[in-house]
Amino acid sequence: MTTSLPPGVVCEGEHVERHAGGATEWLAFDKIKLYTNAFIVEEGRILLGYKKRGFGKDLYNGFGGKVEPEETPLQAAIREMEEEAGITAPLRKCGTLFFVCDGLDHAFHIDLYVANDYTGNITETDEMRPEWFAISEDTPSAPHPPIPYKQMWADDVFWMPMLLANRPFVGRADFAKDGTMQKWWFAEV
Ligand SMILES: COc1nc(N)nc2c1ncn2[C@H]1C[C@H](O)[C@@H](COP(=O)(O)OP(=O)(O)OP(=O)(O)O)O1
Repeated sequence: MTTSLPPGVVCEGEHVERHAGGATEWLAFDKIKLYTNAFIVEEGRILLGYKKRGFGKDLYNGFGGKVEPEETPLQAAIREMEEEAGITAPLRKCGTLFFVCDGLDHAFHIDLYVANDYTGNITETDEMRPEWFAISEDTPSAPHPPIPYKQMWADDVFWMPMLLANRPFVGRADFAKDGTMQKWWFAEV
């Protein structure tokens, strides 16, 4: 089903809504900051990082952060992967997400990236502890545990299957001050 895009969501192609729910109104936002989030997917497994400090502490996520003024989002994604996991990866864009968190002074526009290989040694940093997870319980990639959705942002379970299926996606989620997701919308492009 093609529906109108939520405020803040940018999508140039046709889109097909996959998941939507929650409160009736989207939260208002003034300022938008650009971020990246990147994943390595290979041989039935995905590399996530356990965030040790800052925003999203104690959750697993991809590797990423703010896009600096002199950078393109792709340059920022490659830099953050090197800084947070110690590896260099041929990242390609796979999705775009928009988040509004009640009480924060900015909304997040996040470009998502994925790569199927990398060079370097995966290294724990002050910010992130990288860990491999099995993509599906049917995938013979023991000894990795399954993707820990209960220890991830609540939006991830909606778009991660599209990332893993190589299907481009867009979406938006709004979060209350206590961190609960209160409204969401995700589509395949
Ligand atoms: C609110 O919902 C979110 N869901 C998901 N899955 N990911 C999110 C959400 N909000 C933010 N993110 C991502 C975007 C970035 O990849 C990180 C946050 O980046 P961080 O605050 O660590 O940015 P840095 O530039 O590294 O910051 P410092 O240099 O200040 O450490 O989370």
